Amino acid sequence: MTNTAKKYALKELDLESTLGGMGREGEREVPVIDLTDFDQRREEITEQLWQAATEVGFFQLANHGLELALIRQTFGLSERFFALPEASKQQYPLKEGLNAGWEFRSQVRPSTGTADEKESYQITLPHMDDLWPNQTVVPEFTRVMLDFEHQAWQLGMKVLSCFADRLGFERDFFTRAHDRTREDYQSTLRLLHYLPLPEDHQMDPSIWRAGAHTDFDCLTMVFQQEGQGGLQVSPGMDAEGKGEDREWFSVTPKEDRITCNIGDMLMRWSDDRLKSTLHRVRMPRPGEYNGPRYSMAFFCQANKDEIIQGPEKKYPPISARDYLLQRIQANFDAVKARK
Ligand SMILES: O=C(O)CCC(=O)C(=O)O
Ligand SMILES: [Fe+2]
Repeated sequence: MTNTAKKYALKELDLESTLGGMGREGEREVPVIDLTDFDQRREEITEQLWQAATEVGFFQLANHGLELALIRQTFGLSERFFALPEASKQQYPLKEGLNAGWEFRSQVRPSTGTADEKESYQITLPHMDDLWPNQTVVPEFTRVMLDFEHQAWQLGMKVLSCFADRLGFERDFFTRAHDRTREDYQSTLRLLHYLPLPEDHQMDPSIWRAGAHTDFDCLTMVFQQEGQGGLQVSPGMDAEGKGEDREWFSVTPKEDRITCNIGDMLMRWSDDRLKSTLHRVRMPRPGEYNGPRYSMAFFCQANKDEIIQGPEKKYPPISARDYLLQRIQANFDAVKARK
């Protein structure tokens, strides 16, 4: 890794490791972008996406064209998967560094130093060979997940095509960079199950369902269920307000909306114009719904061999492979440094 690259990676993490505290809670709405008549309204939608992504880094898609029935069916299968006995889920262990397979309470964030209170199952197409539960274990699982992954990808590419237009790239630039048919494809569908809490649980300020973080990818699309809140956002990576001064606002889940955010990879690819934004999932407080929380996230992450460089060449070119390795390593070092 070059020194510049190292400094860049650590700059993000230095900040992140000061962000484990509660901060202050504020009221703010996430911009909602209506994709109705996308082809006819492309220019107007592009403008709205650009504004949301440059100012907040978070937005919700309405009338996005993904069938509610499919989203519900996918959630149902996710619940069935997580309801399997532990010994059964252990047959699909997470492949280190490949974002494929099942993990339980293993993701430690630099912001908290503690493991997220969750389990997840990740689908990254080229690495799934021995990781699918078969027809008798969870009927229809593979077929539906593949269909959902494909449709989520298509929608993600539609959104990214608007950013490509505004950045001065060819319209299909990001679609080519996230080619699903290639061996170096590394976009991921992640099924998430945040663990339910016991009735008498005590609030521990160091424990989070997902500790504060930014995503590593280009664009994340999160599907949530109504009544299962907890996602909070804090725009302005470089803003004053570190630690306890920082302001966080909650995103209210709506089943027909997809909550999207920009990740670090697209921030770099846009010479920092599109903002990768801090977010976290907080624990329910006493008196709030404390049952399980299910969500699904699709991470549009450019194929490993793609070269990331913005139109203004603010940063040196780097392959998506090296960029991610560097982020993962820096995360690892930051967690170790906390110990
Ligand atoms: O579950 C959610 O609402 C957000 C998940 C998330 O931020 C992530 O997995 O990166
Ligand atoms: Fe995230």
